[in-house]
Amino acid sequence: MRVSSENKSQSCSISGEHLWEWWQWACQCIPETEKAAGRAELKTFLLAFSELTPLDLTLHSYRSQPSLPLRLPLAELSYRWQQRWQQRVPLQYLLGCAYWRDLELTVTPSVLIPRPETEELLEWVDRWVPVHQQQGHWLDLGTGSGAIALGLARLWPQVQLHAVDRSAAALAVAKINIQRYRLGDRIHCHQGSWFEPIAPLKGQVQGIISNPPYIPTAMIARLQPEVQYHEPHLALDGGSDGLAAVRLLVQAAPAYLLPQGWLFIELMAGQGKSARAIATATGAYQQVHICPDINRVDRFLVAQCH
Ligand SMILES: C[S@@+](CC[C@H](N)C(=O)[O-])C[C@H]1O[C@@H](n2cnc3c(N)ncnc32)[C@H](O)[C@@H]1O
Repeated sequence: MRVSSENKSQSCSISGEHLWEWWQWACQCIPETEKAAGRAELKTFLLAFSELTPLDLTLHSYRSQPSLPLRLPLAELSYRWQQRWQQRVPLQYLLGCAYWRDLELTVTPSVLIPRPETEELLEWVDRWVPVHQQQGHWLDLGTGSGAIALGLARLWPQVQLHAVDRSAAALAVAKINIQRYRLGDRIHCHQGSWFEPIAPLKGQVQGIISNPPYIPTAMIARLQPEVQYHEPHLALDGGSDGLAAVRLLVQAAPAYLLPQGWLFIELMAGQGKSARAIATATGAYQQVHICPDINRVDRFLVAQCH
Protein backbone atom coordinates (compact mmCIF):
# COMPACT_ATOMS: atom_id res chain seq x y z
CA MET A 1 0.00 0.00 0.00
CA ARG A 2 1.24 3.46 -0.87
CA VAL A 3 0.71 6.16 1.73
CA SER A 4 -0.28 9.39 0.12
CA SER A 5 -1.09 12.80 1.47
CA GLU A 6 -4.59 12.67 -0.06
CA ASN A 7 -5.49 10.24 2.74
CA LYS A 8 -5.18 13.15 5.16
CA SER A 9 -8.61 14.43 4.17
CA GLN A 10 -10.28 11.03 4.62
CA SER A 11 -12.89 10.66 7.31
CA CYS A 12 -11.90 8.50 10.26
CA SER A 13 -13.37 5.24 9.10
CA ILE A 14 -12.19 2.47 6.85
CA SER A 15 -13.65 -0.64 5.26
CA GLY A 16 -12.58 -3.99 6.67
CA GLU A 17 -10.94 -4.95 3.39
CA HIS A 18 -9.01 -1.68 3.26
CA LEU A 19 -7.84 -2.20 6.85
CA TRP A 20 -6.68 -5.70 5.95
CA GLU A 21 -4.62 -4.25 3.09
CA TRP A 22 -3.25 -1.64 5.51
CA TRP A 23 -2.35 -4.38 8.02
CA GLN A 24 -0.33 -6.19 5.33
CA TRP A 25 1.43 -2.97 4.37
CA ALA A 26 2.13 -2.24 8.05
CA CYS A 27 3.62 -5.73 8.51
CA GLN A 28 5.95 -5.10 5.58
CA CYS A 29 7.27 -1.98 7.34
CA ILE A 30 8.59 -4.15 10.20
CA PRO A 31 12.22 -5.24 9.77
CA GLU A 32 12.65 -8.99 9.09
CA THR A 33 14.45 -9.63 12.39
CA GLU A 34 11.70 -8.01 14.45
CA LYS A 35 8.57 -9.44 12.83
CA ALA A 36 7.12 -11.18 15.91
CA ALA A 37 7.58 -8.29 18.33
CA GLY A 38 6.66 -5.80 15.63
CA ARG A 39 3.33 -7.55 14.91
CA ALA A 40 2.53 -7.48 18.63
CA GLU A 41 3.21 -3.74 18.57
CA LEU A 42 1.04 -3.36 15.49
CA LYS A 43 -1.81 -5.00 17.35
CA THR A 44 -1.37 -2.63 20.30
CA PHE A 45 -1.16 0.28 17.87
CA LEU A 46 -4.43 -0.61 16.15
CA LEU A 47 -6.20 -1.40 19.42
CA ALA A 48 -5.39 2.12 20.56
CA PHE A 49 -6.76 3.80 17.45
CA SER A 50 -9.78 1.60 16.59
CA GLU A 51 -12.62 -0.15 18.34
CA LEU A 52 -11.37 -3.58 17.38
CA THR A 53 -10.61 -6.25 19.96
CA PRO A 54 -7.41 -8.31 20.22
CA LEU A 55 -9.36 -11.29 18.87
CA ASP A 56 -10.55 -9.27 15.84
CA LEU A 57 -6.90 -8.57 15.09
CA THR A 58 -5.80 -12.16 15.62
CA LEU A 59 -8.49 -13.60 13.34
CA HIS A 60 -8.80 -10.54 11.07
CA SER A 61 -12.53 -11.08 11.43
CA TYR A 62 -13.19 -7.41 10.60
CA ARG A 63 -12.51 -7.99 6.89
CA SER A 64 -16.19 -8.24 5.93
CA GLN A 65 -17.16 -5.05 7.78
CA PRO A 66 -18.19 -2.19 5.48
CA SER A 67 -17.04 0.53 7.84
CA LEU A 68 -14.80 0.55 10.90
CA PRO A 69 -14.29 3.72 12.94
CA LEU A 70 -10.73 4.96 13.47
CA ARG A 71 -9.65 7.56 16.02
CA LEU A 72 -7.25 9.17 13.54
CA PRO A 73 -7.20 9.41 9.74
CA LEU A 74 -5.49 6.48 8.11
CA ALA A 75 -2.79 8.76 6.68
CA GLU A 76 -1.85 9.82 10.21
CA LEU A 77 -1.74 6.19 11.36
CA SER A 78 0.48 5.33 8.40
CA TYR A 79 2.76 8.26 9.17
CA ARG A 80 3.12 7.25 12.80
CA TRP A 81 3.72 3.59 11.94
CA GLN A 82 6.46 4.57 9.50
CA GLN A 83 8.02 6.71 12.21
CA ARG A 84 8.13 3.64 14.45
CA TRP A 85 10.40 1.78 12.01
CA GLN A 86 12.17 4.47 10.00
CA GLN A 87 12.94 6.79 12.92
CA ARG A 88 12.68 4.14 15.67
CA VAL A 89 10.21 6.27 17.63
CA PRO A 90 9.06 4.24 20.67
CA LEU A 91 5.51 2.92 20.38
CA GLN A 92 4.41 4.74 23.55
CA TYR A 93 5.25 8.13 22.05
CA LEU A 94 3.25 7.22 18.94
CA LEU A 95 0.28 6.19 21.09
CA GLY A 96 0.76 9.14 23.45
CA CYS A 97 0.40 6.88 26.44
CA ALA A 98 2.11 4.23 28.53
CA TYR A 99 0.56 1.59 30.76
CA TRP A 100 2.35 1.51 34.11
CA ARG A 101 1.18 -0.26 37.27
CA ASP A 102 -2.58 0.31 37.20
CA LEU A 103 -2.25 3.65 35.40
CA GLU A 104 -2.63 4.86 31.85
CA LEU A 105 -0.19 7.75 31.65
CA THR A 106 0.10 10.40 28.98
CA VAL A 107 3.66 10.42 27.65
CA THR A 108 5.36 12.72 25.16
CA PRO A 109 9.00 12.88 24.07
CA SER A 110 9.51 15.34 26.97
CA VAL A 111 9.29 12.51 29.48
CA LEU A 112 10.96 9.17 29.98
CA ILE A 113 8.63 6.26 29.22
CA PRO A 114 8.07 4.78 32.68
CA ARG A 115 9.70 1.36 33.01
CA PRO A 116 8.67 -1.91 34.68
CA GLU A 117 11.65 -1.67 37.09
CA THR A 118 10.13 1.50 38.49
CA GLU A 119 6.85 -0.33 39.04
CA GLU A 120 8.88 -2.64 41.27
CA LEU A 121 10.52 0.28 43.06
CA LEU A 122 7.12 1.18 44.48
CA GLU A 123 6.62 -2.41 45.63
CA TRP A 124 9.85 -2.13 47.63
CA VAL A 125 8.74 1.20 49.10
CA ASP A 126 5.44 -0.33 50.18
CA ARG A 127 7.25 -3.31 51.72
CA TRP A 128 9.92 -1.39 53.64
CA VAL A 129 7.98 1.51 55.09
CA PRO A 130 5.87 0.77 58.21
CA VAL A 131 2.27 1.94 58.18
CA HIS A 132 2.88 4.77 60.67
CA GLN A 133 5.32 6.36 58.19
CA GLN A 134 2.99 6.02 55.22
CA GLN A 135 1.85 9.61 55.72
CA GLY A 136 3.25 13.16 55.76
CA HIS A 137 5.43 14.67 53.04
CA TRP A 138 7.00 12.39 50.45
CA LEU A 139 9.12 13.55 47.50
CA ASP A 140 9.33 12.21 43.95
CA LEU A 141 12.55 13.78 42.66
CA GLY A 142 12.75 13.77 38.86
CA THR A 143 9.07 12.98 38.43
CA GLY A 144 8.94 12.90 34.59
CA SER A 145 5.42 11.70 33.71
CA GLY A 146 4.51 11.77 37.42
CA ALA A 147 4.45 7.97 37.54
CA ILE A 148 6.05 7.49 40.97
CA ALA A 149 4.11 10.31 42.64
CA LEU A 150 0.82 9.00 41.23
CA GLY A 151 1.62 5.40 42.11
CA LEU A 152 2.47 6.31 45.70
CA ALA A 153 -0.49 8.65 46.15
CA ARG A 154 -2.80 5.82 45.12
CA LEU A 155 -1.05 3.28 47.35
CA TRP A 156 -1.07 5.43 50.47
CA PRO A 157 -4.08 7.74 50.83
CA GLN A 158 -2.55 9.74 53.70
CA VAL A 159 0.60 11.07 51.95
CA GLN A 160 1.19 14.51 50.47
CA LEU A 161 3.47 14.20 47.43
CA HIS A 162 5.90 16.76 46.07
CA ALA A 163 6.82 16.03 42.45
CA VAL A 164 9.96 17.85 41.31
CA ASP A 165 11.49 18.09 37.86
CA ARG A 166 13.97 20.43 36.25
CA SER A 167 12.12 20.13 32.95
CA ALA A 168 9.07 22.40 32.66
CA ALA A 169 7.87 20.32 29.69
CA ALA A 170 8.03 17.13 31.77
CA LEU A 171 6.14 18.76 34.62
CA ALA A 172 3.42 19.83 32.17
CA VAL A 173 2.93 16.15 31.28
CA ALA A 174 2.97 15.16 34.96
CA LYS A 175 0.23 17.73 35.61
CA ILE A 176 -1.96 16.21 32.85
CA ASN A 177 -1.61 12.81 34.51
CA ILE A 178 -2.21 14.18 37.99
CA GLN A 179 -5.38 15.91 36.78
CA ARG A 180 -6.56 12.80 35.01
CA TYR A 181 -6.44 10.85 38.28
CA ARG A 182 -7.83 13.82 40.25
CA LEU A 183 -4.87 13.92 42.62
CA GLY A 184 -4.09 17.61 42.30
CA ASP A 185 -4.96 18.18 45.95
CA ARG A 186 -2.32 15.66 47.10
CA ILE A 187 0.45 15.95 44.51
CA HIS A 188 2.18 19.31 44.30
CA CYS A 189 4.46 20.03 41.33
CA HIS A 190 7.67 22.04 41.68
CA GLN A 191 10.00 23.04 38.89
CA GLY A 192 13.72 23.19 39.64
CA SER A 193 16.78 21.14 40.37
CA TRP A 194 16.34 18.33 42.90
CA PHE A 195 15.85 19.82 46.40
CA GLU A 196 16.12 23.47 45.30
CA PRO A 197 12.39 24.17 44.86
CA ILE A 198 11.40 22.42 48.08
CA ALA A 199 13.92 24.01 50.44
CA PRO A 200 11.12 25.01 52.90
CA LEU A 201 10.52 21.28 53.56
CA LYS A 202 13.97 20.78 55.14
CA GLY A 203 13.75 18.41 58.10
CA GLN A 204 10.06 17.62 57.49
CA VAL A 205 10.09 14.88 54.88
CA GLN A 206 9.06 11.33 55.71
CA GLY A 207 10.48 9.78 52.57
CA ILE A 208 12.12 10.45 49.22
CA ILE A 209 11.83 8.37 46.07
CA SER A 210 13.80 8.97 42.91
CA ASN A 211 14.48 7.31 39.62
CA PRO A 212 17.24 9.73 38.60
CA PRO A 213 19.25 9.81 35.37
CA TYR A 214 21.90 7.12 35.97
CA ILE A 215 23.45 6.20 32.63
CA PRO A 216 27.14 7.11 32.23
CA THR A 217 27.42 9.81 29.55
CA ALA A 218 29.64 7.71 27.27
CA MET A 219 27.13 4.84 27.27
CA ILE A 220 24.29 6.93 25.87
CA ALA A 221 25.64 6.70 22.31
CA ARG A 222 25.45 2.89 22.62
CA LEU A 223 21.83 2.70 23.77
CA GLN A 224 19.15 1.37 21.45
CA PRO A 225 18.00 4.06 18.99
CA GLU A 226 14.55 4.29 20.57
CA VAL A 227 16.17 5.51 23.79
CA GLN A 228 19.21 7.32 22.44
CA TYR A 229 17.39 9.42 19.83
CA HIS A 230 13.95 9.85 21.36
CA GLU A 231 13.98 9.85 25.14
CA PRO A 232 15.11 13.09 26.84
CA HIS A 233 18.83 13.06 27.66
CA LEU A 234 18.07 15.01 30.82
CA ALA A 235 16.30 11.86 31.98
CA LEU A 236 19.19 9.55 31.05
CA ASP A 237 22.54 11.22 31.52
CA GLY A 238 24.03 10.49 34.93
CA GLY A 239 27.42 12.10 34.27
CA SER A 240 30.77 10.39 33.74
CA ASP A 241 30.16 7.43 36.09
CA GLY A 242 26.37 7.60 35.97
CA LEU A 243 26.23 8.38 39.67
CA ALA A 244 26.21 12.19 39.68
CA ALA A 245 22.54 12.51 40.62
CA VAL A 246 22.62 9.47 42.93
CA ARG A 247 25.57 11.01 44.84
CA LEU A 248 23.82 14.36 45.15
CA LEU A 249 20.53 12.83 46.31
CA VAL A 250 22.12 10.46 48.84
CA GLN A 251 24.24 13.26 50.33
CA ALA A 252 21.55 15.96 50.42
CA ALA A 253 18.59 13.79 51.50
CA PRO A 254 19.38 13.56 55.24
CA ALA A 255 18.94 17.34 55.66
CA TYR A 256 15.39 17.00 54.35
CA LEU A 257 14.36 13.80 56.09
CA LEU A 258 12.74 13.41 59.49
CA PRO A 259 14.48 11.04 61.93
CA GLN A 260 14.01 7.45 60.64
CA GLY A 261 13.02 8.93 57.26
CA TRP A 262 13.49 6.89 54.08
CA LEU A 263 15.35 7.24 50.80
CA PHE A 264 14.67 4.98 47.81
CA ILE A 265 16.66 5.34 44.59
CA GLU A 266 16.52 3.29 41.40
CA LEU A 267 19.98 2.40 40.06
CA MET A 268 21.48 1.02 36.90
CA ALA A 269 22.63 -2.60 36.98
CA GLY A 270 26.12 -2.66 38.47
CA GLN A 271 25.81 0.52 40.55
CA GLY A 272 24.69 -1.16 43.78
CA LYS A 273 28.08 -1.41 45.48
CA SER A 274 29.08 2.17 44.70
CA ALA A 275 25.70 3.56 45.74
CA ARG A 276 25.85 1.65 49.01
CA ALA A 277 29.37 2.99 49.68
CA ILE A 278 28.26 6.57 48.97
CA ALA A 279 25.33 6.24 51.38
CA THR A 280 27.36 4.53 54.10
CA ALA A 281 30.11 7.15 53.88
CA THR A 282 27.64 9.92 54.82
CA GLY A 283 27.20 8.34 58.26
CA ALA A 284 23.64 9.67 58.14
CA TYR A 285 21.83 6.39 57.57
CA GLN A 286 21.17 3.68 60.18
CA GLN A 287 20.59 1.09 57.45
CA VAL A 288 21.52 0.88 53.77
CA HIS A 289 20.39 -1.95 51.49
CA ILE A 290 20.56 -2.76 47.83
CA CYS A 291 17.46 -4.64 46.62
CA PRO A 292 17.17 -6.67 43.43
CA ASP A 293 14.66 -6.35 40.64
CA ILE A 294 12.65 -9.29 39.31
CA ASN A 295 15.66 -10.37 37.19
CA ARG A 296 17.80 -10.54 40.35
CA VAL A 297 19.80 -7.51 39.26
CA ASP A 298 20.83 -5.18 42.12
CA ARG A 299 18.62 -2.24 41.30
CA PHE A 300 17.32 -0.21 44.24
CA LEU A 301 19.01 1.64 47.07
CA VAL A 302 17.03 1.68 50.29
CA ALA A 303 18.38 3.80 53.15
CA GLN A 304 16.87 4.87 56.45
CA CYS A 305 18.15 7.86 58.40
CA HIS A 306 19.20 7.70 62.05
C1 LIG B 1 14.98 8.60 34.66
S1 LIG B 1 13.83 9.92 34.54
C2 LIG B 1 12.57 9.37 35.67
C3 LIG B 1 11.19 9.86 35.34
C4 LIG B 1 10.10 9.22 36.19
N1 LIG B 1 10.33 9.44 37.60
C5 LIG B 1 10.04 7.73 35.94
O1 LIG B 1 10.48 6.95 36.78
O2 LIG B 1 9.54 7.33 34.88
C6 LIG B 1 14.68 11.17 35.45
C7 LIG B 1 13.93 12.48 35.59
O3 LIG B 1 14.78 13.39 36.32
C8 LIG B 1 14.64 14.68 35.77
N2 LIG B 1 15.83 15.44 36.13
C9 LIG B 1 17.06 15.39 35.58
N3 LIG B 1 17.89 16.26 36.19
C10 LIG B 1 17.16 16.85 37.17
C11 LIG B 1 17.45 17.82 38.15
N4 LIG B 1 18.66 18.38 38.25
N5 LIG B 1 16.48 18.18 39.01
C12 LIG B 1 15.25 17.63 38.91
N6 LIG B 1 14.90 16.71 38.00
C13 LIG B 1 15.85 16.33 37.13
C14 LIG B 1 14.47 14.45 34.30
O4 LIG B 1 13.88 15.56 33.67
C15 LIG B 1 13.60 13.20 34.29
O5 LIG B 1 12.24 13.53 34.27
